[in-house]
Amino acid sequence: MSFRLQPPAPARPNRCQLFGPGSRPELFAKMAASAADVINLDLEDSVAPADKAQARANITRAVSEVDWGNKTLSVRINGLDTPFWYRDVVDLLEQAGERLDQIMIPKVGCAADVYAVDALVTACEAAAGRKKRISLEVIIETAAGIAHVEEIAASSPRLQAMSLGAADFAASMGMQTTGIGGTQENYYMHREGAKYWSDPWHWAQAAIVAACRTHGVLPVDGPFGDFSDEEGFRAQARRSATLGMVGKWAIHPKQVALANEVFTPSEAAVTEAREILAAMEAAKAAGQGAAVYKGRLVDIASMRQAEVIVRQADIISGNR
Ligand SMILES: CCC(=O)SCCNC(=O)CCNC(=O)[C@H](O)C(C)(C)COP(=O)(O)OP(=O)(O)OC[C@H]1O[C@@H](n2cnc3c(N)ncnc32)[C@H](O)[C@@H]1OP(=O)(O)O
Ligand SMILES: O=CC(=O)O
Ligand SMILES: [Mg+2]
Repeated sequence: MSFRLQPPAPARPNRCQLFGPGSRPELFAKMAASAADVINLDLEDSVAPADKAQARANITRAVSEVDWGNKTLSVRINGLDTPFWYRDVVDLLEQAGERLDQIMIPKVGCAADVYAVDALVTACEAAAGRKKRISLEVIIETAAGIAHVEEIAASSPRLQAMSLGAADFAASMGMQTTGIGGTQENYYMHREGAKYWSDPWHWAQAAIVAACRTHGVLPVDGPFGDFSDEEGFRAQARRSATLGMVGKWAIHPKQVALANEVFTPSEAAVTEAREILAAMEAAKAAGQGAAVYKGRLVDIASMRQAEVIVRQADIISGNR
């Protein structure tokens, strides 16, 4: 390990973030009753400009009127290039109740974007005498965002999570697709008459995971637009989980169970992780740093790998 230690990400479940437009208040109670760990009430791209003020009022009211249980309650504000974002922050912090946990900043392009929101949140919190410190989450969904991903991950002690927003990311990068996440028809290798599809989101996800893990932030996979394609969602989510992401957005209630399934370590994985830890404890007691488990090498690095799975399972079961 470097002299600079890797800080742990917040110990809270974040397997699924369920989104709903702030302009559809009839969905709020359904979102609250879902099995998502995080709720994102949206003021940004799912709300038409003419509906922004009403959506803000709907959300402000719903923060205290709806029973959100033990979910993380987040509101996505509008981007810093719009005339809406400061009013989103001010109204939320002055008028919404203490139940609000988090604000999501879309289209973050540099650390200063987070600084600006942090400064406004800090001033509003103090002026309104709010007791709970609001946390922040960001979406990496522009060329600038991915180019500055590490400084963004390091930008504020309030920052808890960072998502990849595949739709805006594709647009900003000039990618030739209207698909939101998942397999892209034209992104393949060709060999001897056969096509082998590759993953155009992989490099951005890996950059986000590395930046997040360096600075103790939760890395999250964003939307998968085709909510009728369950296997496509599962495959995308499994790749994200394998890369180190902790969860994925749901843009339709159908996707919540799928995300929870993929981002909850299976019983078999947890049992194996605990057995590796036990095998290594036995090896250490015998003065050895390496052992054989099910015919394969395990050593002290294997303990760290196993601890990732056990920690994730403990966070989800509420043991941490
Ligand atoms: C892509 C870039 C991004 O920024 S993604 C994040 C922003 N987008 C969003 O927030 C969109 C979220 N999703 C939605 O608005 C809706 O789910 C869309 C996709 C429009 C579909 O709505 P609708 O036609 O009503 O769906 P449906 O008839 O299949 O609904 C079945 C039952 O589920 C409900 N439902 C619908 N959406 C939600 C939701 N987000 N959260 C909770 N519940 C939801 C519907 O009301 C319907 O319920 P019921 O069975 O009638 O009781
Ligand atoms: O905001 C999300 C996206 O995919 O764009
Ligand atoms: Mg977006």
